[in-house]
Amino acid sequence: MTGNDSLRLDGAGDAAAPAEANRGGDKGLDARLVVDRGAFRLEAGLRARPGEVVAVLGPNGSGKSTALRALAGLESLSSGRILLGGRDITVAPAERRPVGMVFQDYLLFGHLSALDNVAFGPRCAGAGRAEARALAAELLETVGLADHAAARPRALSGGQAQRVALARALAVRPRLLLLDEPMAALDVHTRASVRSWLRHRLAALDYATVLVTHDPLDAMVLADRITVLESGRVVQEGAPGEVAQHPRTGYVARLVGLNLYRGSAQGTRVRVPVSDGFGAAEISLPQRWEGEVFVAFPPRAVALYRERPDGTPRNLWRLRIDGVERFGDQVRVHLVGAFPLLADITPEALAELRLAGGMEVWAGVKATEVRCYPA
Ligand SMILES: Nc1ncnc2c1ncn2[C@@H]1O[C@H](COP(=O)(O)OP(=O)(O)OP(=O)(O)O)[C@@H](O)[C@H]1O
Repeated sequence: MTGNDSLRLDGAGDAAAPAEANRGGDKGLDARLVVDRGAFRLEAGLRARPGEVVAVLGPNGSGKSTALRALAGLESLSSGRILLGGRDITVAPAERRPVGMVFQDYLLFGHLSALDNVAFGPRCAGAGRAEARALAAELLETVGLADHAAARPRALSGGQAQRVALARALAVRPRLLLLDEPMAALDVHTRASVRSWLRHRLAALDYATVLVTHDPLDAMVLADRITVLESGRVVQEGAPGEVAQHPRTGYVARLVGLNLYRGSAQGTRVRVPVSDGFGAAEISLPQRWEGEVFVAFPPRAVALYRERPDGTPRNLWRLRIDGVERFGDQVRVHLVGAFPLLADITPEALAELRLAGGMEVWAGVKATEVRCYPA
């Protein structure tokens, strides 16, 4: 995530959340994917209704591309099955699947015009030349590139080429659209405009869409639901707002910019096992809880002090500065010790406190800033 991207944590997509039982349904995607790649195993369920955009997020090597390739038929399943539109396509070859793909390495044909790139799929599927080109022209118009039909890919900007790639994916009349980092190659400005364009397009489509991304902002803006993969398994699933509010792993918490800990609550105190495995640190809560819980608070709620402050906030820990980075108009301080902690402070505060890597500081958080939910 770049420092300038801020996340919307307002429950975007909640309103559209479908009934759990209906997800996938007869027309959408309902897949259970088990893929073995050497020592790595992907074992994940993925479902998407027509018109729904599901974003798959996860750290490097978590199996996102493997999942997409399996859905596309470019990777075979060790077990599981893929139902699409009520049809079992588990063993169907890639070219027989009603699946459109926009992959990073799935480039446009350089020797064909934008129009012929888009017409290529329908031609392969048996459409006549005139019919395929008419459909391609219509789709180029849909993606706002009617004027560029004759252009070769090298004459297009990155954003335009992405839109041609999308038109080409749509030309096969897919029931499932697979987008692998569709905006990764774009600069920040093009990215913002393609993201907004894509959001409107995807909302109007009747295909199930699975989008793989590293960028939480893309996921938050584009997706109705988010599936998070870690080490080949689904660790969290839900509407973007729900995932952002209630992260269930450290990766998800960092993704949405939260400090997150798991511990055991007793009254207004949570005991969190410390990093060295011995003992526990304590976090104070604004209300009483019992049992296993997640505790979360945003980095901006953390105040840093060189000396132990008077009028102590109820949560105060002695931690060491591990690193400092620019984060939007704030500075993000990474702290380590009993547990890892992120603090966002102003550049002025950084200068005033004369903070530097390796230094020990006091980190305080008001109990009222701490959110708690069952584990
Ligand atoms: N051809 C291969 N043979 C064996 N293992 C592979 C092969 N390709 C990928 N892997 C392994 O499969 C795992 C999942 O890779 P995959 O590319 O699906 O992850 P990803 O989440 O898409 O990662 P990234 O974000 O880096 O693109 C990784 O651990 C990787 O090392």
